[in-house]
Amino acid sequence: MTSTASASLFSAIDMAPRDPILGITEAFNADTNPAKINLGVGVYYDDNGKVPLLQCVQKAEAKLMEQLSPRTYLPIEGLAAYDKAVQELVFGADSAVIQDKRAVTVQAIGGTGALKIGADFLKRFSPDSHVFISDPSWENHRALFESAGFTVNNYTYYDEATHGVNFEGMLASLRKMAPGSIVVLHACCHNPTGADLTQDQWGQVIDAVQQGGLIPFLDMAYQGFGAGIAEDGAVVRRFVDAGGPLLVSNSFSKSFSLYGERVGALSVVASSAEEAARLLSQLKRVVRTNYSNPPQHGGKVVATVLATPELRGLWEEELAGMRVRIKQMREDLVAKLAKAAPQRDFGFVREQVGMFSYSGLTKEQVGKLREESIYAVDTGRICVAALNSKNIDRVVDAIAKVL
Ligand SMILES: Cc1ncc(COP(=O)(O)O)c(C=O)c1O
Repeated sequence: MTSTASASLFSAIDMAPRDPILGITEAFNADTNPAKINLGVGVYYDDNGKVPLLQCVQKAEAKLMEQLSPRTYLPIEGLAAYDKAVQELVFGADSAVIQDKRAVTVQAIGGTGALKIGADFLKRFSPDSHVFISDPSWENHRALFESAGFTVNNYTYYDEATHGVNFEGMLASLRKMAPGSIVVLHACCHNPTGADLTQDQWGQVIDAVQQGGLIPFLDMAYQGFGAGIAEDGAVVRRFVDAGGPLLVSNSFSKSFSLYGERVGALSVVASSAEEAARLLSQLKRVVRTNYSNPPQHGGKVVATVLATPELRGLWEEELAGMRVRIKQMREDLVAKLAKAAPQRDFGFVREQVGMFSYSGLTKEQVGKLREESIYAVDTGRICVAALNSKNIDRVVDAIAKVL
């Protein structure tokens, strides 16, 4: 190609639309106000406004340093210890799908990478399926599945009037889907609404998925931030018990506070060990043609913590600490808003689960918050896990002011 031809190729390329979440961080970083607060991005900060480095992670890293250099090159088979530890966490160590070798797990580059590997895999073997995501959903769900070549639709989920799930609407949506449709479900801590299904509602969703011949894809990015590690993972086990194909993406970004290491996994449940072996070979192919292997350090840290009883116990404590502190921030936010903005009932924020609150603030109000150097998502999503004892009053005052 001549240089003129390549120049015209590139000169025809438009600016990509701004990522709604990452764009907030860019604007936040550019803000020179020292009192700026970022409630836009989904990151847990401690009471000093810092992303915590968990003790279990520090101890696992120290242990790894005693062994091999983390940069030691291992062959492309990846980290078998990681895949096994994650599988036991996701399905439960005593799960029949592990004993029968019907579940396969591949390390992925964060939860996002797990979704992408799953999407590319499904596109190869179920190319005509439509994908359904909740209305609303994590912004990247649509983009990820569309970039894998799927048509992406919404299913009814959130009811603004009750700040809860429009469950009848959701069931009606599920029942209308064509067999073979792929339905992406948030296993816990729904992002962005913080509205989860009850155990009874999950049972009805599982029935609808089974009866409709749908392909469930559980996205579990916040295991441990809802009711607890086992409690949040219970839904995966219920889907397994119901039988049928199942994909599960999970992420350790939040639960290990390892945002930068990009540690996640994709697990797929097959109907037999022989089928599982075929699926694994295809999953590895998708990984191989994208980036060959995932990076190893984060995976080793997570595998070390999960497989070392002392560190595992420490992780569970530290994760519980984060979960409890977020609950406390919800309580404080509701109590403070009740005083500062009594005209509006924010009691629902207490009932929401996970890191986010769908606050009900309008785009205009979010825009006004930004004039106070407080950054939230245009849809009104705020990250409760970014509040702390030092910034909460400023946030409450600013919300009261914009209402
Ligand atoms: C619902 C949901 N899925 C997946 C992810 C991706 O996780 P990761 O940051 O590990 O790629 C996120 C992260 O924000 C999320 O909220």
